[in-house]
Amino acid sequence: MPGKRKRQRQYDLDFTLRRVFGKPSFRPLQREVITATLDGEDVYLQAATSFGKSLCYQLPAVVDFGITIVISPLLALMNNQVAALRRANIRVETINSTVSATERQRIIEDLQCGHPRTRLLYVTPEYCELDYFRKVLRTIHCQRELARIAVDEAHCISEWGHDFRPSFTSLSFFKQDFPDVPIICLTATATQRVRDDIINTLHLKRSTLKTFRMPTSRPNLHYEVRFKSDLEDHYPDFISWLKCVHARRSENPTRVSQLTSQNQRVDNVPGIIYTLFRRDCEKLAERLRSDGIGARPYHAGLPHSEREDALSNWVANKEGYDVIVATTAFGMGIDKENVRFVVHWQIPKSFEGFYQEAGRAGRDGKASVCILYYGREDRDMAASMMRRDKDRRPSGASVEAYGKQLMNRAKSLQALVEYCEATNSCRHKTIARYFADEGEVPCDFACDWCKDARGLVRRKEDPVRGLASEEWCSTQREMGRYDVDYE
Ligand SMILES: Nc1ncnc2c1ncn2[C@@H]1O[C@H](COP(=O)(O)OP(=O)(O)OP(=O)(O)O)[C@@H](O)[C@H]1O
Repeated sequence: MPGKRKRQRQYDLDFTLRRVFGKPSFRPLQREVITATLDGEDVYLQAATSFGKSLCYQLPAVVDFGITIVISPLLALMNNQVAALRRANIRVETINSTVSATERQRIIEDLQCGHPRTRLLYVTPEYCELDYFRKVLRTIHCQRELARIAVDEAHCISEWGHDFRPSFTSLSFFKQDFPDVPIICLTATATQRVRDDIINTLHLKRSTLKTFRMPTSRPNLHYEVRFKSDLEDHYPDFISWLKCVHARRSENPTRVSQLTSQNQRVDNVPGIIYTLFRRDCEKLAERLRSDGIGARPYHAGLPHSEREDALSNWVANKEGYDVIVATTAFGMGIDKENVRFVVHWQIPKSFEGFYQEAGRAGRDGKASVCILYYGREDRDMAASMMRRDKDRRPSGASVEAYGKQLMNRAKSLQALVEYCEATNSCRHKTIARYFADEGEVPCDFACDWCKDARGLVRRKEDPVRGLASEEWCSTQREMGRYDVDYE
């Protein structure tokens, strides 16, 4: 077995950062994480959405010799990252269902040739379960070309996580078969329990593991909960908000000339609206289009080509593609820097899901808005969907594991309900508490509570536009009104 890789030479990290990745300087902690990885250490990195976690394995892959295998849970996320790396002229490959057999063959031949040109290979956890691929990995390892393993969105490993994927647990194979190959695992959303699971499942030694934890805080995001009741259609509220945003922009001559000089459209206010149901997703996109907003639906039931078209044109800021109305099929890892708003049309299924999805906003560091429309009827519907999920255990998940996962989801939804109902605390602080962050949590009037706590209470209790009473909801529950189907 090849011995543990130790750093052979000094790398000019700053030069590569500027020259290859086009970034002027490292963000706090990135250099430390990268150095630990290059030193051959196992690394656990937990940091806020948009922190720049990907760079922590991409840069080592470029400066170091050998191949970095990146395990990623989502095709869209993989393709997005691969495209960005190719634009930077980095030799990156992916093997997934969208890659042809001939293409796969070419990639595999390169990987096994003894002096591969590929720097990074993106694969799914399911692909890592195949005997065939494991054999290829053994060959690469024998040739001393297996540089490191990066496990992205590592919370998917844990049954206590909000996005558990059974095939992630089989990644334990890496440390067993290649104990000398360093692993770096990355996530934005892990509670203590999930962290423990990640470390145990991947067989990482606590005594030598380098752990980096940054707060989940995103000070440039303005969090806001807007209340709704069953009888009210909240579309008018949203469209008038969006039209105001458009008007503020176009009536501000400085902003207009700034945008024009940057070759940007003044009426391009990119955003994402998350809905729980596919049917809402298409109807809402259509409604927005009829109001002159370039909106497109995105959900797993649409043809692949239509989803690709929506995603690529939205990323490219093309006219007619300003807003994506999506189900959670569109989430983790989407990296478009100028998303100015993320709206949750109903309460999402988990606290972590909410944080992840809201985290798509403001990745350029500029102020952006995250609005969650909350109604008690939606809360009861989400709970009903969760109860229905009891009978939808995925193949590969044991009864015990699935039970744990459902229990965790119930707790997570409960925490999100408390977040929505609360009128006595800063939203940023509530999020930080959920993830057990330490230290100060900045909020410069960037949430509805800090901005106007009294107004928040007034809106919640408003007899017409506020929340429905618990008595009403309880009667509705008894009548079975919230027994919903997914579609
Ligand atoms: N040092 C840096 N300077 C400037 N921009 C950076 C730097 N590092 C990363 N970025 C940019 O920050 C953005 C977010 O990075 P990345 O997609 O890796 O985030 P992430 O931490 O994986 O977030 P998420 O968990 O939300 O997916 C990217 O557009 C990336 O190019």
